[in-house]
Amino acid sequence: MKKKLSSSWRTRKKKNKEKATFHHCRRREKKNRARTSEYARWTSSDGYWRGNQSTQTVVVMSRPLSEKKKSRKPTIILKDYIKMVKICCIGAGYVGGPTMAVIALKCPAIEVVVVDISVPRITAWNSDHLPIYEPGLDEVVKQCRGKNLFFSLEVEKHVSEADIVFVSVNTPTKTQGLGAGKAADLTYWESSARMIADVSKSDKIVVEKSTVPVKTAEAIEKILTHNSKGINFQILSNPEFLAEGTAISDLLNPDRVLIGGRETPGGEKAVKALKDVYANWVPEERIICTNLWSAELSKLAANAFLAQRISSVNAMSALCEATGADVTEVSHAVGKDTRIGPKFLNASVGFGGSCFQKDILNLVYICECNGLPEVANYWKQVVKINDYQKTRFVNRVVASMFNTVSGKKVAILGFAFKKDTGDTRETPAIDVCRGLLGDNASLSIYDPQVTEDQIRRDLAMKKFDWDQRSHLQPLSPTAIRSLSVVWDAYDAAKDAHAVCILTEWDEFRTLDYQRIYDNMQKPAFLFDGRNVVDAEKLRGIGFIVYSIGKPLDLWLKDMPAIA
Ligand SMILES: NC(=O)c1ccc[n+]([C@@H]2O[C@H](COP(=O)([O-])OP(=O)(O)OC[C@H]3O[C@@H](n4cnc5c(N)ncnc54)[C@H](O)[C@@H]3O)[C@@H](O)[C@H]2O)c1
Repeated sequence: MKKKLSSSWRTRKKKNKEKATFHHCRRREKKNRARTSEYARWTSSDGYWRGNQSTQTVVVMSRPLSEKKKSRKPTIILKDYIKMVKICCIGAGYVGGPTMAVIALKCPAIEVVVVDISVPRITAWNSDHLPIYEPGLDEVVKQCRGKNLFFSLEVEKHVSEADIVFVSVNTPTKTQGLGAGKAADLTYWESSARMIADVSKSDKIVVEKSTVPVKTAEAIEKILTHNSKGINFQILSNPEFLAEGTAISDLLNPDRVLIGGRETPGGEKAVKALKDVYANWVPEERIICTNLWSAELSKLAANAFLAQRISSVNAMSALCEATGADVTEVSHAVGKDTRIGPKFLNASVGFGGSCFQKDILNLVYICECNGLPEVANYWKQVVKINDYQKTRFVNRVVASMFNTVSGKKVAILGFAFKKDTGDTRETPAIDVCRGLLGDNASLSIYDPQVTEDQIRRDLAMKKFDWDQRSHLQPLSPTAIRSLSVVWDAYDAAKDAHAVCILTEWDEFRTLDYQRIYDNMQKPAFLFDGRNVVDAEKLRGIGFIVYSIGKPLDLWLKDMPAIA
């Protein structure tokens, strides 16, 4: 009995001990977890929270540590526990500035520094007058600048400190040498890669943000690894699909984010790290991960498809004018087919912008280099139709006005390549204005976002020079005397023989066209290169109106323009 009691007592004692040990362990484990996460929050020499356990990729800038808390630091090696992220973007342009501003906005835990060699650009990014106009950009920059978003000229310093380096420098079309007029000029990209290799002291993920020819990552990898001092570089392709004019909403709510990487453990880890950044605001199903070459080629393909759609509808617009069909009705009918869809089917004077032509020419060159001349010719035609459309527009203007515009004032409304941007790179307005100046017209130009200096530079520049550094571009030329730039559409149209609408700015839809008509020479012509005006209403006022791809005015029918 004694023995029995004693054994049950011992069993209970053992069980209690086990229970106590269990609870003790649970308490200790809990305490450790608390200490660990606290440590995660307080760590680092400057006393800022730099960790986020869940993603292991985030840097948080929050409250400084109190001295008391600092002294309670547990002795855990945090290096393996939390991966700190600092992003640096080389190139503070139309892509680098807005994309990094949105990353900073959506990831307050990440420090983002945008660097550039251009003093005026960085100065402007740090001022109240940002270097680019983009709806919503001011607000985003104001919210983050000085907190976790910085603009700096100290390129090397910030690159060397970064974990992820985005490269968003310009990749213009080559102007001379092998592939001139077609191939992408990777001078700026190569020099960035060499600099990254030179200044790096720690492992980095290098992200291609610029649009580059397929297989560029391989070349960049060679530059980086040849120069490395045991440093591990992972190259990712993460092309940007934003459209100027809607960049902020595109970035906040992208159709997709594309990340290409090497199919190696290191490459997959790098892809995951970048995916984690975007996952802060982009739904996972919209983040597409591919191999490097697919990502690089997808960007060129996407731009080629978009431009091809514009050239298709523009080609159709010429046929509409010849047959009496209305391109808007045709586009509507065609776009109702769900396999085709309604977007990007507006006829116009032509596409512009820094990307479409450049990227298609680049694609053409790649096809030629890969022995695919038929494929190259197919895509080349997209650019040819675009050139044809601009020439056709100029010819229509000149032919309608008794086959000469010599000495006649022509008002140009809109110079930017599309509305809601001040960007004039490859804008169709350049070719149209040059064509009219070539026929000795006197131009009066108004655009709400483009400066006189920019317009004069653009009209004096050689083809493809616009994407080169400013010292290679002509200084603000005064040579074009028959040109004035004004700050008002009414001023531009005063005493003019004709008005040409070349950008679809919303304000051009609601101008007082009666007032414009009253102050113009007669007959008063209006050539709508963007189909923004109500042609019937204007005809009622007395204008002779030409709208792209629409049934022609009787006047215009009698004056056929041959492109
Ligand atoms: N603009 C667009 O809508 C758009 C959209 C998608 C992709 N892209 C692609 O993104 C890339 C950048 O385009 P962008 O429009 O922003 O060009 P951008 O000319 O506006 O900006 C490029 C910037 O890079 C800077 N730069 C050049 N070399 C440098 C160097 N070594 N160090 C630091 N800074 C340097 C230039 O000074 C310039 O400010 C291009 O490849 C373009 O094709 C552009």
